[in-house]
Amino acid sequence: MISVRGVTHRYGGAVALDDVSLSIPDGEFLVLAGANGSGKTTLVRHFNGLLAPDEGEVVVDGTAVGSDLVAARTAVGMVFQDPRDSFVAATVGADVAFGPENLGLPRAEIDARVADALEAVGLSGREDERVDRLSGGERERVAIAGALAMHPNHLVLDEPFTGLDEPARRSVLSRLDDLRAGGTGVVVVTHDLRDVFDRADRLVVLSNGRVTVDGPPAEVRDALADLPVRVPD
Ligand SMILES: Nc1ncnc2c1ncn2[C@@H]1O[C@H](COP(=O)(O)OP(=O)(O)OP(=O)(O)O)[C@@H](O)[C@H]1O
Repeated sequence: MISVRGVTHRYGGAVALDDVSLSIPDGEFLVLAGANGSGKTTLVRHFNGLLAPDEGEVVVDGTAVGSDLVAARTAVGMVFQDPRDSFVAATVGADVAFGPENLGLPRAEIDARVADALEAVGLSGREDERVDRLSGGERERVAIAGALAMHPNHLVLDEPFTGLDEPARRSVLSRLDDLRAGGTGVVVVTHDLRDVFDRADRLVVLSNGRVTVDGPPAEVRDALADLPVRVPD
């Protein structure tokens, strides 16, 4: 469970999150939407301590994020929109293996996780390719594979589908379905609800740093009419 309790975040004097409270149970598929600048990225960055709140707290699986950053970063896998800066190794396989290696797992387990994660994003057998030779969409898939290989309890993807072609998107979505069925909480930040509207358990919309919509997608559909999000027909 990710528990956001009365979180306010300011950049200088500007309030980006205004007293946000939200609980995300294990195994829930939550879509976080909202206009540019509404606070989505700021909010998810609190889930694993990349940002600290000015007020309030975030508790992950019973532990306050601020009190144990390692626990939060192990529990919450995070993939950002432009993963260019997040690669730590030259090759695809080494990059995806980096996180599991830091967990101190046996080599066979690491190799199995890397192979499984690459398969999930449609990059099987491409371990030895250089990350800097990949296309933007392929890099995004490597970043997603890196998060999957950590087997986090919660997986957060910030605009994960922008650079992906249709087969890759299908493949990632199907893996997200499997993860959710296995009890992993999935949070997808996106403007484009077409792929996720029917599979989400819950849709949360932020406006000016506050939660303005929160409920099952079918029930809150009408509230989306005036928002800059793409809803399926
Ligand atoms: N590092 C920063 N320094 C100052 N202001 C920031 C910083 N990051 C974000 N902001 C501001 O905080 C507000 C919320 O930004 P945030 O990136 O969380 O929104 P978002 O909903 O994720 O937007 P987008 O859909 O464009 O990614 C915006 O007004 C933004 O300009």
